[in-house]
Formats: sequence, C-alpha cells, structure tokens
Amino acid sequence: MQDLLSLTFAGEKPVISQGRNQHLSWLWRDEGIIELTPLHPSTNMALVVSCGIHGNETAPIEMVNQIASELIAGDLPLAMRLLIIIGNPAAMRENKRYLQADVNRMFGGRWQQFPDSAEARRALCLEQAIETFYLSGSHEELRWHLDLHTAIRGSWHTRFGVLPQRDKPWPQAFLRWLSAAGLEALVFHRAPGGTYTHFSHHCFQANSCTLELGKALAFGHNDLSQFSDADAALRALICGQEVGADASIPRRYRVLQQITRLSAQFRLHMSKDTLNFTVFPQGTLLAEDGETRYYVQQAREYVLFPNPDVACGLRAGLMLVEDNAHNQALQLESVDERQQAAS
Ligand SMILES: O=C(O)CCC(=O)N[C@@H](CCC(=O)O)C(=O)O
Ligand SMILES: [Zn+2]
Repeated sequence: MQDLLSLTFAGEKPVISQGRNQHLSWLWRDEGIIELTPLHPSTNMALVVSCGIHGNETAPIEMVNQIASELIAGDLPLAMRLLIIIGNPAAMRENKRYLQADVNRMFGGRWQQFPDSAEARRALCLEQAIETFYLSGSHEELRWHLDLHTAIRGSWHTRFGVLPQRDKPWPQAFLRWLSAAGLEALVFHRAPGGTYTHFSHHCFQANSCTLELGKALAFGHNDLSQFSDADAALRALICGQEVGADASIPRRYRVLQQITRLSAQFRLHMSKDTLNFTVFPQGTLLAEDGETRYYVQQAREYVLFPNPDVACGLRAGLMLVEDNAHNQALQLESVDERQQAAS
C-alpha cells in the first residue's frame, strides 16, 4: 500500500483496502483512518493515535505516518489493537488549522451546531471511528487515546500534554508513559470541552491526552529530532514494551480560568510573541471584551494558547496555576526561573 499520508493527501483510497503481514492485519476504514489488528496480541490495550485534527500541525502527521508505514510493511511488531487517524485531511491539503470551523471544538455532538459543514461531518466520522473501534473490543480492554498536536506559538515548555477533566487521579502507568514521551509539563483541564480527548475520555473512559509537540510548521520544515522521546515511547507502546522509569517528571499545571472571545470588540493584551507558559502577576489586565475584563486572579498565572483570532464564543486563551505539591522530585527548573534569567 502507498503510505497513509500520500493517499490521504491525494484524497485517494488504497487500491486494495486491507492486507496482512507476519505481525498484523490492517483495514482502511475511511479517509485517513486505518485499523490494525495484531495476529499475536500481547496486551489487552486498544490504542487510538490521532494527528492532524488541525490540518497545519504537520510534525505529528509525519511521525505517525512513518510508524504506520513500518507497521504495514511488517517492519514493526504490533502488541495491541490500534486505530491510526489523520483528523482533518481537507485542512491538511491547504496547510490550514481548519477550513470553516475548528474540528477540535465540535466533539461530543457539538458538530450539530454546524449544519452543512464538511468539518462537522468529519467530526461525526471521527466520533464514530472511535466508537466502532472501542466497542468492537472486549469489555476488559484498556483504552488509550493519544491525540498529537503542535502549538501555534512557541512555548517555554516545547513538549507538553493537556489532559481532559477527570474527577479522580490518572493511572500511574499512563502518567509514566507521558513522562517517557519527553513531556516537560502536563496541563489538567477542570471543565469539560469539545476536544477529541474530552470525547474519548468521557464517552469511553479512555486514558486520553492531547500531546503538544513543538510549534506548527509546514510539511518538510519540521525537526522531528525534538520529538525523539515521543517517537520512541510511541513505538515502545505499540510493540508492548515497558518504557523506562528514568524520565524527568513533568511539571503540573491546572486551568484556573478561560479567556473567551465574546464579540468583535475582543482585545487581548499580549503581544504576538508571547510564549505559552509566560507568567503574569496578580492584577494584570489580560483581555477585555466590551464590559468584560479578564485579570490575573492568583499571585502568578501562566498563559496557554493565547489567540485573539478565534471565532466568537470560543477559547482565546487559558490561564494556569502550578500544581506541584505532590511532586517531591521535580528535575526541571521552573519556567519562572528561566523567564527571570531571560529578562
Ligand atoms: O497553540 C494553540 O493555540 C492551539 C494548539 C492546539 O491545537 N491545542 C489543542 C488543545 C486541546 C486540548 O485542550 O486538549 C486545541 O486547541 O484544540
Ligand atoms: Zn492542534
């Protein structure tokens, strides 16, 4: 089979839509969606790896495509059922985050608010792909979903994870894998949302994480060596190998407030160069929108995903606080120390 990315980019299906090698059988489920089934499973995990939910976030697409090619060629063993997804092929062809509306705000049925939109149809297709995949396994299967993205801006933490809202602690094995993937920070949402990881976690109890790997660049301009730990951890997971326990422990942040763009009057008081995880002191005016003003409430808050150009009603930024009381052995210096040193 021609590789997943080339076919998806060309809007084509493989001539033969299924096949097998000494390790696995594979099935082309839909545009950019391949299901792989091991002939000799060694774990009871069902793993979804998605990328390209935003069409211009190309580094994870390149990384996942390489792994998919090796699996299909029989060069990589497979330990578990695996669903590989390129999320928004139409936007990917145009090197755009989205064409009409952000697919990663549409999950959990929110796509119904966008009648006649191709991206709403894709969101429904992506929901159904996960549902079919998870529900076709046994009840005992351990479900994981890794949704690979890149950030629009540079970040004080180059690689980080964003976890959906959950009322109990995340399993240690999952957190250990996220550390092994080279994530410097983990951000914990405190409210439900329309992302793919919220959907897979809340509807199917998957261990789900949005991985942010560097900054969005066009195909061919990515330095994948920055993500070698994530690549190695993904390959180890897929092959059923344990990841090492010697990785640095990621710093933890939780979402304290969301800045929402309410109207055309919205003004974000940050420069285009403000990095993710930049710290702001208490009382700073962050944004205003008519009568509504957003201030830093706690002694210090860190901004994530500041973006004044989102559609009205959507997130224009998140404000975070550090949450590291439990972390006895943090090996990374805090971004405050690095920001002080840089100023
Ligand atoms: O850099 C940005 O502004 C956005 C990068 C991105 O696409 N992030 C995801 C995070 C999803 C989550 O909260 O889990 C998104 O905005 O959809
Ligand atoms: Zn993204």
